[in-house]
Amino acid sequence: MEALKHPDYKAEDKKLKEVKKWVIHEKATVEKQEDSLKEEIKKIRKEVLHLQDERLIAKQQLHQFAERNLKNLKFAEESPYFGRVDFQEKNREEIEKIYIGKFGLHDQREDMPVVVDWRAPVADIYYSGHSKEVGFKAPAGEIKGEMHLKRRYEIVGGSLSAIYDEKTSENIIEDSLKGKGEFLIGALNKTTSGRLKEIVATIQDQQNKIIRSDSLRPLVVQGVAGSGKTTIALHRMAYLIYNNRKNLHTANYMVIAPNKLFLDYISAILPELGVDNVRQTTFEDWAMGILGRKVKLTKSQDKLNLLASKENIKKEVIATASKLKGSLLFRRVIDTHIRRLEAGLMPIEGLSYNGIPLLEHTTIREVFLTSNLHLSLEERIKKMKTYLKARLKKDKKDIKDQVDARYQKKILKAKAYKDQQEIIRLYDERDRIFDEIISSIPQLVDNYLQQVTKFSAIDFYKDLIKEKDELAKAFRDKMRDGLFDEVWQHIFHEIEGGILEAEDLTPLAYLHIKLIDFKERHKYNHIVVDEVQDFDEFRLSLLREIAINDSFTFVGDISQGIYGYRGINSWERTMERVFKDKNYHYHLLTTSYRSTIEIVELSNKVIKKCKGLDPLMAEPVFRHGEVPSLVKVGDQAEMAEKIAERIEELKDIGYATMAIICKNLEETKRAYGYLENLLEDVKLLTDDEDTFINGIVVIPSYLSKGLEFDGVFLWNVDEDHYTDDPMDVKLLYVGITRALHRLYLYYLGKPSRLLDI
Ligand SMILES: Nc1ncnc2c1ncn2[C@@H]1O[C@H](COP(=O)(O)OP(=O)(O)OP(=O)(O)O)[C@@H](O)[C@H]1O
Repeated sequence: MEALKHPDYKAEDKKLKEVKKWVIHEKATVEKQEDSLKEEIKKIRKEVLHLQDERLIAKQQLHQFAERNLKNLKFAEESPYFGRVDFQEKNREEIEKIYIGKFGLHDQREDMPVVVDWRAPVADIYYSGHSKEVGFKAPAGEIKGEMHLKRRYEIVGGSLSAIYDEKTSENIIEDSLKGKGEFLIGALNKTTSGRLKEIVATIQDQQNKIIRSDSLRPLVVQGVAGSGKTTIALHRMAYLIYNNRKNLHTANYMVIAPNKLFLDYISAILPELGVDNVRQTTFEDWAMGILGRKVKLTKSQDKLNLLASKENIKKEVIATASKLKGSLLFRRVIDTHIRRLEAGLMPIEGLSYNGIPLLEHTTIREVFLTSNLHLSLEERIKKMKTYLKARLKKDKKDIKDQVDARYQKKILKAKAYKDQQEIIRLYDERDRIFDEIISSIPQLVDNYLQQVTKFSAIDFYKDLIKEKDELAKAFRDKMRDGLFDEVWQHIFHEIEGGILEAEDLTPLAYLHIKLIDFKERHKYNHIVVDEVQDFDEFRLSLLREIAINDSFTFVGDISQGIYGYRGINSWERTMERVFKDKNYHYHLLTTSYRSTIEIVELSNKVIKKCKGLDPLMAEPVFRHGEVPSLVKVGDQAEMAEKIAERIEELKDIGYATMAIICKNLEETKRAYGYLENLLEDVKLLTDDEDTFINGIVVIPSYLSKGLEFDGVFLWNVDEDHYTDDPMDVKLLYVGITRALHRLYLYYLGKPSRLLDI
C-alpha cells in the first residue's frame, strides 16, 4: 500500500529518519577513518623495505574493510532496510522490532544492531515465518518465539514509498496472496536492466531454505527456467561467505558458469551483495589454470551446431566419443593406467654405492606405494627424495655394517699375512668410503631418482588413447556392434592430429592433478556450478577433488540440457554414481518468476512434447501479459522488417532489453545481416564475446541460456528448424523462456509442429 496511507506511516517515517541520521553520522566517521588510514599507509610505505611488511598488510586490511563499510553505508543512506519483523522470544516480555536490510548496520558505541543483515540467523523468520509461532537456528541453538508482525518496505531515494503488511489476523500471519503478491509482482513487473540482480527483499520461502541449507554436503537444485536458480545459487554463496567471514582470508570460493558472456551477465550480483574475491570462471578456464597453459580447443558450440545439422553421418560417433570421455568408466581406465605407471616408477635396482647396497629396491618401492597417496606422483617423488635422504642418514649404522662387511674378508686376509701396512690401508680405505657415502647421500639419492621417467599429462593421455585393446575391454560391449572401432578411430585421429575438445579437458586436468601437481591452495570451501545439467559425470567427479567437504551448489534444468550427448539425464542416478554413499540436498523449483503467465503456458506446452523427457511444468507467478504472437512472413527480409518495427514499438513503451534468438550460429549471423541495416543499435552476440551487451542483441539459442530480456523475437520457427528431435524442442524451450514480458515468433512456410497447440 502507498506508504502515506498506512496507519503506521508517521512512526515508520520517524524510524527511517532516525536510521538515516545514524547512517550519515557513521558515514562521516568511517570517511575520516578511511582518510587517516590512507595517510598511514602512505607513511608506512615510505618506511618499509618490502610490501609484505606486517604493519603495512594490517593497515591495508583495515583500509579495505573501511572502504567496504563505506560502500555499504552509502547504499544504506538510500535504502537502509527492506523489511521488519516484530519478534518476541519465548518466555520474554519485550517484543523486538527487527529491521532487515541488505547490509547489517551495527552501532559500536551502543553495541546494538541498527539493521540486521539478511543473512543473519534471525532474518530467517522474515523469509520463512508463516505462522505466529516461529523459530530460527542461532549459533547457540534453536530460538523459538512469536512473530507479531511481518512488514515489507519500498524505500526509494531514502524515502518511504510503500509499506506492505503480511498480518492478516491477530493470531495468524500468513503470506496473504495480496500482501506478498503485490510486493513481489511489483518487483517482477520492472523492466530488466540487462543484468541479473540481487533479490534479497523478495526471496521466497523455498528459495530461502535452499540458501540457508547446510554446506557440508552437496546441494542440487532442479528448477524450471526462470525459477531463480542462478540468482539463488549466488545468494547462497553470499550467505555462506557471510557465515564463514571469520575465515575469509583463508577461504576460497568459486562460481563455475557455462561461458564468459554469462559470467559477465551475472558478475554484478556478488559485489552488489557485498562479496568480493569470489573466483567466477568457466570450467574450461579453471581446467586450463590447472594445466598451467592455454590449450586450443574445438568449440562445444561447433559440435552442437554439427550435431544439430542433418547432413552429418558421423553424428553417432562424435556423440559417443564425447560420452566415453565424460564417463566414470573412462576415469577408472585412467586410474588403472596411473596405478600401472606408479607400480613401475621406482628404479628396479636398489640404492647402492659402488656396489655397496644401501637400501633395497623392495623397501623403496613399498614406501613409495604406500605413502602420501593424497599427493600427485611428482609430489610423491619429491617426498621420496626427502625421505630417502633422511632415512639413509638415520641408517648410518646399517651403512657402516655394509661397508665393514665389504672390508671384513680383506682385512682378515691381511691380518693372516700379518701385513700391517695393508691392514692400515684397508682400515683407512674403509673409513674413507664410509665418510664418502655419508657425505654424498644427497647426490646419491638425486641420481637414483633421476632415473625415474618424466611424464606429462598430455603424453600420458596420448599413450592411453593408443591402448585400443584396453579401451575396448572397458567400452566395446557397452556399444552397438562395430561402433567402438569407429569411435576409437575418431578419438585416436583427433588426438594424433593435436585436436582437443572440451571433453578432453577433464581427463587432462585430472591427470595433471594425479600426476604432476595438486596443491592444497587449489581447494575451495564452496563451489557453485550453474547449468550443471550440461556436465558429465567425470567432470563432476573431478570437481570433487577440489571441494572441501563436497561443499557444492549445483543448479540446473534437465529440460534445458542441450548438450544431450554428454549431460545429465537423471539427478538421482548421477548423484548416486558420483557421490556414492554421500547424502545430498535436493530441491525442486517449479515457480517461474521470469515470464508472464502466457509465456510460461506456451513454454510448458512445448517442453511437454520432448520425447524421453518427463518435464516438470512451470507454474507462473500471478502476472499476466500479452499472448505470444506467431507471425507468418514471406521471406527473411520481411521477417527482419517486422521485427524491427516491433522493436521500435516496444522501445517506445519503455522496454530496454530485447533479443532476436536464432537456432544456431549460422542463422544468427544471417539474421544480423538483415537487422543491422534496419536497427541502429543492434549487436551480434557470439561465442567469442566476453562482455554482455545490454540493449538489442541477435544471439544463438544455446548462448542465450541463462539470460533474459524484456522482449524476445524467435527467428524462423518453421517446421524444418524445430522438428520433434529432443534437441530442437529444448532449444525452442530455451528461446521461449528468455522472455520476461513479450514474445514474438516468426516463421516462413509452415510453423513448427511444436507450436501446434
Ligand atoms: N524471489 C524472487 N524475487 C524477485 N525476482 C526473482 C525471484 N526469484 C527469481 N527472480 C527473478 O526471476 C528471473 C529468473 O531468475 P534466474 O535467471 O536466476 O532463473 P534461472 O532458474 O537460473 O533461469 P534459467 O533456467 O533460465 O537460467 C530473474 O529476473 C530473477 O531476478
